[in-house]
Amino acid sequence: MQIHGHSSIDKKHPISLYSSKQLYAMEQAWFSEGHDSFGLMQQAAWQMAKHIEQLYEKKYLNHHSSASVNFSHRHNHQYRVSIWVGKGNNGGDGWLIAYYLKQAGWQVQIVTVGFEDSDFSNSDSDQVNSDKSDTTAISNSKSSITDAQKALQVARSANCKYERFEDSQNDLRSTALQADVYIDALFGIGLDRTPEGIYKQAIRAFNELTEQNNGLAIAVDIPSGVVASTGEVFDRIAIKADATLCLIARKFGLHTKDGVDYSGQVTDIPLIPYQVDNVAFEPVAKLITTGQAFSPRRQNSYKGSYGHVLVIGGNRIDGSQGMGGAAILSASSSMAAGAGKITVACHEAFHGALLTSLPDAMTINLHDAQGVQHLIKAASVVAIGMGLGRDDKAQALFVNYIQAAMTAKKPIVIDADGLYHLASLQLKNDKLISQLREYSTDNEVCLTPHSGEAAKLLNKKIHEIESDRLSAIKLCAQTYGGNWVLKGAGSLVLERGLDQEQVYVCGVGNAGMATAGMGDVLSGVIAGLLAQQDLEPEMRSLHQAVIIHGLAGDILVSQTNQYNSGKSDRGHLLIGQRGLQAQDMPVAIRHVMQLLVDS
Ligand SMILES: NC(=O)C1=CN([C@@H]2O[C@H](COP(=O)(O)OP(=O)(O)OC[C@H]3O[C@@H](n4cnc5c(N)ncnc54)[C@H](OP(=O)(O)O)[C@@H]3O)[C@@H](O)[C@H]2O)[C@@H](O)CC1
Ligand SMILES: Nc1ncnc2c1ncn2[C@@H]1O[C@H](COP(=O)(O)OP(=O)(O)O)[C@@H](O)[C@H]1O
Ligand SMILES: [K+]
Repeated sequence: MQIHGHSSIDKKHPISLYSSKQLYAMEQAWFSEGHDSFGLMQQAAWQMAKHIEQLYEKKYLNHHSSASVNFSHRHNHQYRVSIWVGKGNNGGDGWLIAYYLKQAGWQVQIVTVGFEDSDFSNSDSDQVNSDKSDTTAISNSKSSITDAQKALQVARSANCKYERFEDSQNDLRSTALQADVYIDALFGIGLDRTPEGIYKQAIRAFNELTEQNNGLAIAVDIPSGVVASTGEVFDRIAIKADATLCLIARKFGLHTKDGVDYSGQVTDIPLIPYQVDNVAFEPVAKLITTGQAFSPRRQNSYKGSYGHVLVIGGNRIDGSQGMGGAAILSASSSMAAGAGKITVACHEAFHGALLTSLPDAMTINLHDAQGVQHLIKAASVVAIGMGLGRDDKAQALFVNYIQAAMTAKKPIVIDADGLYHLASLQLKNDKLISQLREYSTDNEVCLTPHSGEAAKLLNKKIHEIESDRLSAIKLCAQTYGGNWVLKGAGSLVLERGLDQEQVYVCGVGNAGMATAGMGDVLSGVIAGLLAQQDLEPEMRSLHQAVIIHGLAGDILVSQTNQYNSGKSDRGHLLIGQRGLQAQDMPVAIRHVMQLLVDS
């Protein structure tokens, strides 16, 4: 089984993710122990130069099947690299990479962005002996110049060629800019606003050149334009990297929101042993790409051993077409995730459709308050909100059923219209909000908004949520209690433990999942896992459900998967990202459940 090229389910441990503030603090802690900052920059650049060579060779080998072709290539062709540097320390890394690659025999061209003539005249020979290619002399210089300026001197001392982007921008096709590899050292973790003017032009030109020349784009530390702490890209202005060489520790922004689209393959270059047990360096989140292995079922068990999910949704408000599908998708996904029994409380108009597609389900009329309350007592989990409707009648049902679920002490999953009602109850200062928050301290409550729903819940604009998803999910948890998923590319999951909370970033899933009903599927997986009390808490957790959902989506769209036993079978066409439907998911969810037992 292959998922996105990985053999079987990827068993990598969670990867700790950090904010730029933490990265700066780690560096400072290291320097305060007496370590030299320019020495660190040299180390970083030397290691990056090695990785750049490897990445180049890997790309070349991928294009040619025979190793001997590569051998002759290496001897007949001088590798060409174009290194784009900004004025900060990220640019400093770039100047030193130029130095090391030149030493290794590469043809090096540096493009400076935002530099004045005076930036070059300052690096004169009074301060260091720049006649020789001597990094030690420069690094030992007692002058007050910055590390980035020292790096510039090192590269100049080795006669690395450079030109100002400002001078070359009208001639982007000039041979000087034709390269095999393009290095982005414009901005690193210091970027904090929209790149404008010359910076914006340079980022655009870099992307155009790499595309025109089929070059390999490699970002130093983080693609310029991506905000390290949030993953935000302002106005879509960022370097589109094939690979990112991430220094010191993994940045949160590489794995959520826009960062996912811009970073390419990320390689860590740890450099310094930061203290993970120091509270200041507690990761802001953990990147997860795989789930916990499931234990096999006991042979001596029956359907009751695996719980009863009650899905409440699928309403038809007078005069509307209704949303029966939401409840159906949620229910079938619960069963695919292994729930023993399922009842759907939906509008009677949908009972026929439900039973046609899911004869395993039991049904009850959503508006039969007494009957539904009775079922709430009998259920193991209540999942509410998917297609429930937003009118006052639906809100009354929501309040009524949530109260009943809390009285019966059931785990509750709230999605879609349920979240809409919560938001409006919060605006009215309704007591249900504080009751639910209180309830969630001892009982499982999972809430699953996308950014639009989170904006309603927090009474903010969507762009405010999107610009800092981490703060948004934390504020949701503070306001309403419970465990949360903030859905989207690199979904965030916040789980509250006894005395701390843990945030995860989901590293699986794909844009094919941006279709109607995928959220309903997720609510079903969450409820289906919670129902199975034979499982350890970690196996029933919210992050486990989010991973299963993402892996199922990846299996369906992966071009390399062996979902159909690896055989080319015209009866089983592969599904791509465009056209993936929520109804395709249950079969893949079952498959992931099985893979997790096997792994
Ligand atoms: N410390 C060390 O020894 C090591 C550091 N390392 C490397 O340093 C990198 C961090 O370096 P950095 O702090 O100098 O920030 P960097 O990202 O280069 O930005 C420079 C300046 O740009 C500016 N600016 C921001 N946004 C802007 C915009 N939109 N448009 C225009 N200008 C904008 C802003 O300055 P401002 O204009 O606000 O004064 C900012 O300060 C890190 O990613 C890693 O690569 C490694 O070598 C390991 C050792
Ligand atoms: N680009 C993407 N990458 C990864 N996952 C995605 C992407 N787009 C959507 N998803 C996932 O698909 C689901 C969509 O949920 P939602 O927006 O609530 O859909 P709906 O309301 O139509 O059911 C979420 O779990 C989300 O994280
Ligand atoms: K960069």
